[in-house]
Amino acid sequence: MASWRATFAPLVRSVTRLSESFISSQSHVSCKAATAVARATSIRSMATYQRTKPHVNIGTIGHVDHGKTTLTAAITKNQASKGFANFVDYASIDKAPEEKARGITISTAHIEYETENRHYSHVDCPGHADYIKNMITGAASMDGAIIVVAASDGQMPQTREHLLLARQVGVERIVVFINKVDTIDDPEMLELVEMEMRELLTTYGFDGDNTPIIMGSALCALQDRSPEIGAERMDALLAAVDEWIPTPQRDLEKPFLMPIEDVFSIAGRGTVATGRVERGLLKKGEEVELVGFNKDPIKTIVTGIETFKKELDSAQAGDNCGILLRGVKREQVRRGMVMVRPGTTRAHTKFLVSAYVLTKEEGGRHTGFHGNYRPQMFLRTSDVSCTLNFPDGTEDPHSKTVMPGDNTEMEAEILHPMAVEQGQRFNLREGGRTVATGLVTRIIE
Ligand SMILES: Nc1nc2c(ncn2[C@@H]2O[C@H](COP(=O)(O)OP(=O)(O)OP(=O)(O)O)[C@@H](O)[C@H]2O)c(=O)[nH]1
Ligand SMILES: [Mg+2]
Repeated sequence: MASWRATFAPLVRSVTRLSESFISSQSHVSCKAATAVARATSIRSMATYQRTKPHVNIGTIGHVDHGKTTLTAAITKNQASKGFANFVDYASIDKAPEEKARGITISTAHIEYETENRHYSHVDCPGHADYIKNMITGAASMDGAIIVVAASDGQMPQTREHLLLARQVGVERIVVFINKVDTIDDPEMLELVEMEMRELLTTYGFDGDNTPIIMGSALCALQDRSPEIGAERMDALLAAVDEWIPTPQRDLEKPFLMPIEDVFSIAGRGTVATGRVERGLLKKGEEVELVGFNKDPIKTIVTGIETFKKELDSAQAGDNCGILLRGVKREQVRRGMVMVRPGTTRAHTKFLVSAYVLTKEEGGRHTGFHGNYRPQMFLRTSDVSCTLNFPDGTEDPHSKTVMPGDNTEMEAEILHPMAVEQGQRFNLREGGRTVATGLVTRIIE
């Protein structure tokens, strides 16, 4: 185990959200001791993150109440017993008052743990249909995912929607955890859930035949009961994740780009933007631009980089980190912007897209749509209003209808200029449902 853990144990006690690491100096950390240490800690005196193991970003997705947060807590408990994590209990993952009151996850939480082989950053996503927006942002930063499905329910609407969205934002490999097996007596029921999950995976372009499916009970693992369906299944799950989800090849050679997920301000120190580095390398002291929402980018300088309360000299593709910026106000920075090496990426408003329109069975629209269609477009961490029209040269554009299940070429115009690139994927949503997924094929303006 790297030495930072020993020196830094009091402060990293509850690891969790990246944002907190920067905010900790403002007393947001619940643990009193940690707060005291944090107050006295400046970025410069922090422990340094040691890149001793390959880093992989994963997370839990799946239908509401199927046990994602319980599983996340159980994994940290299991790994903590081996010295590979700090235990993060359920209440410190779903800790916002509304989350506690409703017993559901609303915002994503970032948690850190290790296995023998790798260092993981884990995003626990909300399952509730109203918070899909947060799920998409969370999934966009994953290299692979664990989909949790309760044996008692089998697959449900957000099991399907999350799988589809995960595939769309670039997740290629999934491990399935069939949870709550403590509530099922009939082994045939479990077989059925497994069989249906394999079919669903195949439908959405995953390798349904070979995807590892682990059955167990997150609650038993968390409560130290029935190790044959509890702790032992956590080991099996992480072994499957280690093996099935490959360590991604990172784009270190390309110019730096990080989509901004969240923004905080720290009195006396400045503004921090958090996210996962999509490509390239960034060193402290370098100049960056914030692109999006404005015609001209905001120029600033990086004065600090941090990951899970440990200081970094540089951030590289794949890292989940917070970046301290000089001289910009919190209000100037927004989720959905991208932070880039100056001059490498520009904001655009108009582009051609190729999109697949979801069917009613996939949770999409029941009816078709015409030109001048106005859904919300989700691009990386941003969501902007957009207008879709048929490109010039379309026959009879006024009466043309796009039906659920169709593939279509359209011209998209977004309300604010955003960093858009050819080949980029996006989702379209409307009235709380995902209606289409697609690809940017050409930039127009
Ligand atoms: N019997 C049983 N109950 C479980 C198990 N795992 C989780 N639960 C219970 O299922 C309920 C929902 O668990 P959560 O972990 O909050 O579910 P979630 O998927 O994170 O829910 P959202 O984040 O709101 O989508 C809680 O009451 C858990 O205690 C299990 O293995 N067995
Ligand atoms: Mg949850």
